Amino acid sequence: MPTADRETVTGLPPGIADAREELTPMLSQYADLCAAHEDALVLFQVGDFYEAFCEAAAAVARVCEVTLTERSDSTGDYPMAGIPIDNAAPYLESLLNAGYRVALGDQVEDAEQASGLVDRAVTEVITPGTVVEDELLEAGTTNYVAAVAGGGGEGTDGTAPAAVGLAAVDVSTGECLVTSGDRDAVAEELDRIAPAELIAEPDAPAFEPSDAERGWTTHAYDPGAFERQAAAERLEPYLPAPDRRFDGDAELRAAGAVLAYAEYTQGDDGPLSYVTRIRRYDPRDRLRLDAAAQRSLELFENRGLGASDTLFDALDETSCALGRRCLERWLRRPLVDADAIRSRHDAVGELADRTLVREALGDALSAAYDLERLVGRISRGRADARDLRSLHATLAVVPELKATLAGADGEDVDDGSADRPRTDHLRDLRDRLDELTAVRELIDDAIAANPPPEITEGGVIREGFDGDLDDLRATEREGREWVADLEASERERTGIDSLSVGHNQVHGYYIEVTDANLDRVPDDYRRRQTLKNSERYYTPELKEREEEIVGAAERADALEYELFVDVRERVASETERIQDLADAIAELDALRSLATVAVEGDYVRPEIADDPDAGVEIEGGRHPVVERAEESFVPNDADLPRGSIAVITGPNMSGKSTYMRSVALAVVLAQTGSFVPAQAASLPVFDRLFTRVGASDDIAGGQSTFMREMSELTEILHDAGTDSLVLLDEVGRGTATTDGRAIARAAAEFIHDELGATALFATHYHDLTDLAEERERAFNLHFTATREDGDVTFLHRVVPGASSSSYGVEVAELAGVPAPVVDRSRDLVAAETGDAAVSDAEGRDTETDGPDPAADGDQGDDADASLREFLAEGDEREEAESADASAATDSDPANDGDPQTDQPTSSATDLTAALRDLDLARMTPIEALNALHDLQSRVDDDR
Ligand SMILES: Nc1ncnc2c1ncn2[C@@H]1O[C@H](COP(=O)(O)OP(=O)(O)OP(=O)(O)O)[C@@H](O)[C@H]1O
Repeated sequence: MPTADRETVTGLPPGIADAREELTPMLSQYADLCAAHEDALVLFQVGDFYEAFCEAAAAVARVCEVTLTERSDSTGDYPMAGIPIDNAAPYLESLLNAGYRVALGDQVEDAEQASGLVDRAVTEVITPGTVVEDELLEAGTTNYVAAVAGGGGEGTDGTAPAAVGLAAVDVSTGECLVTSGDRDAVAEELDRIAPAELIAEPDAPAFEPSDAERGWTTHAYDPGAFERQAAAERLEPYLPAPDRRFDGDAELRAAGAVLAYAEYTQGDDGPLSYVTRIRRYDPRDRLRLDAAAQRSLELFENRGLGASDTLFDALDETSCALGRRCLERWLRRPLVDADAIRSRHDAVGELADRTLVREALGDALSAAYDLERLVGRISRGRADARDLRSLHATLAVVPELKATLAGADGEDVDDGSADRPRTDHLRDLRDRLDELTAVRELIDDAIAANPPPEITEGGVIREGFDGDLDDLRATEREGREWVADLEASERERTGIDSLSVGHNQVHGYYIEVTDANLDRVPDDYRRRQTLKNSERYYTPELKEREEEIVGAAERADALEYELFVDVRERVASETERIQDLADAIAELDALRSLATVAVEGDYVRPEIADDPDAGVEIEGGRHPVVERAEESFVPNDADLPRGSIAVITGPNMSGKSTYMRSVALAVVLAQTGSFVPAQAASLPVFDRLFTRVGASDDIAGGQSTFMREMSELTEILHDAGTDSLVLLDEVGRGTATTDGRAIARAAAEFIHDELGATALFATHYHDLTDLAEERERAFNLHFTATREDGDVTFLHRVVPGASSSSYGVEVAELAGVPAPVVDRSRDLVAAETGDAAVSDAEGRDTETDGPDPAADGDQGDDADASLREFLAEGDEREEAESADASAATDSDPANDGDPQTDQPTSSATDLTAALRDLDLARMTPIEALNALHDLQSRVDDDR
């Protein structure tokens, strides 16, 4: 929201308002523009600078770090600060970053032609969400302004709150999205769209960015634009009968308002002709990933590692900005339609197989410019000749793309089947690659190959395009040639060897003769200028030729401009076709990128299961980002029946979070259309993915971390269902152990019993592992580590069953906690372990994978308890320890007394009972081996 400080300098600066009656005409013009743009900072063109005055000048000077000067006229002195128009971008960026909207008050009439004061008007209001200048936009990204409308009525007389409408437009490309939902769904969509700017109806619910670092600027905007009638009228030129196109009033009002705002920022010149497709969608048509999931899965941002260590980065092998933007859109909105997912997989598979095709496409695509932004500029009438050439260069790639796709019909398929049919997906894409031959030829015929950046100074139209222009240029050229020859012919005529012919802006062409030769000057020379040692002359013929040259050049420049504008408009009339082509190129590049990653990263095509009850089955799965940093990444399997909950235990740093994320990322990747980093995978289609990552893994500032953790948990418990995948990483960690453990347990039970979601739950609360015995679809997984000579080695391998050690002190040591603290921790643990031993003597079973439920509450943290057990037993391997635990506790009825006194018996019945009671499904191989050993020794003892 604008700060109070900013509000004082938008609109009319007080210093100007106070002097309004006596201002000069120019400052009065400035005051009018300011008054008409109350919410913007007006920059006023004066020659080559944009200036601001009084308080606005002070703000510009401060934000842009430019000098505050003063303008003095007959009416007084006014502080003034200016930025150069030629290099305005970095200053504008600073103003946008400081939260301003900037109105550009440009001179709209040629200063030389103006009689009196030059006319000025606001040609553009630059705002964070509506900038179109390439210099202010990141390449290959989207930049949306969003509007929200509706959502009133919350909580009144039990009625459900009205739906909230959300519309977003990328003014640089013309993409427009509209949707609606309840407050939470819209908040989630906003996080997904991540607009740069949000405009809201005064009584719409407040939406704050959930992540301060990538938040948007919220601006107020004319409430009238949100009214139904006004919005419907605004939408009329964009799509006929808007009333019937949207789901409810809120969508229509949001769409109308966002377009009104977009038009306002583009100089209020009427509808934006390149907004040709307003796409209404239902958030339920895509895998819903809220901001927490996007953040904790590090899809687009990574706080821990380098900023580029994100899933997007791992997938981005695109060759052009169009592809990059498309890939980002896909990843923000993975699909939920199994056929659509398979269709993308088909295309990725085909491109992965056809190496030569894939590489040739990559080469060709790297010559493609950002058509979406180009067409935006062309339609807005802002494109220069270079932009048209860029469009031409991109169109020139299209026949090559088509030929590459068409020509290599299966011939380099690795499996050797030469007649392998092309996938429908790529065939459709190829058909959508519109060559736009007429547009390409028009640009090629009309626009010079290397045009200058200015479109008013000639040189942009190619010779041969227009006869009149060629005549004018010929006249100009002949005139110049005549002048070029003049020096030689006049030297010969006059015999003055030092005579020269020159040109300057003020006097035009002249013949210069030094004072020593003045006596030889012919009679037809007319004096033009006297210099220190020479005289300058012209002749009537030279003057005539000059007028001819200048006249022809001026008319040629003007004609070129007219021709250029005409060509640009003709190209603009094909906006929709160019946008369709842009979509096809973008998709092709995104698919090619996914195929490249699949091949280079050794990904596999996931099978998308049709069975509604199918679960997740991954063989040798890897984390796509972590594996890039870890030299020896350990692949792991995942077998999660639908509706099951896997409780994952194991030491700190053993790989629990990485494992859970690998599973979730495989789902995201598969539904995006990508292959997955695994040896084999079969996945269902999920419709929502929830994550709750432990408090200190995820500190975003502001809210209390525990509060944040709990509100995310609340959302999961409210909204997750049988088609959701839920990741819970150390839920409850942010509060006292007893409370945290209780919350974790209750949440896990609820997810299993009531929601039926498929869930992965990593925890250090070992009593949660009891869930596996109490609930049908719950099971335990754990990560192992070894400890030798005091060094802990993490195996990063997931195995069935529960773990009993956390290795907290070891991890602290590894992290560099000073030795005295580590030693003291060990002492404290050892002391407590002694207590635990006393408990053992009292007959409590401390060697189970989970603690005795009866001991709950008086035992403290179970994670600590298991650590104590571990340390008390010295440097034995953890597997041995847990195998002992199983052997000692495997609910053998004969075993339920004191382990010391309860010696093995040898009777065949006892041995059979002990054998039967071994829970093989939950034992690690080493546990099983140890149990076998134990049984054997009982037989031996009996001999
Ligand atoms: N499968 C794997 N192969 C190789 N290295 C791995 C693997 N999994 C994790 N790691 C490495 O171990 C580190 C710790 O992993 P992770 O954060 O998943 O552990 P954790 O068990 O969740 O720890 P904590 O309980 O402390 O949160 C990772 O940063 C990664 O470098």
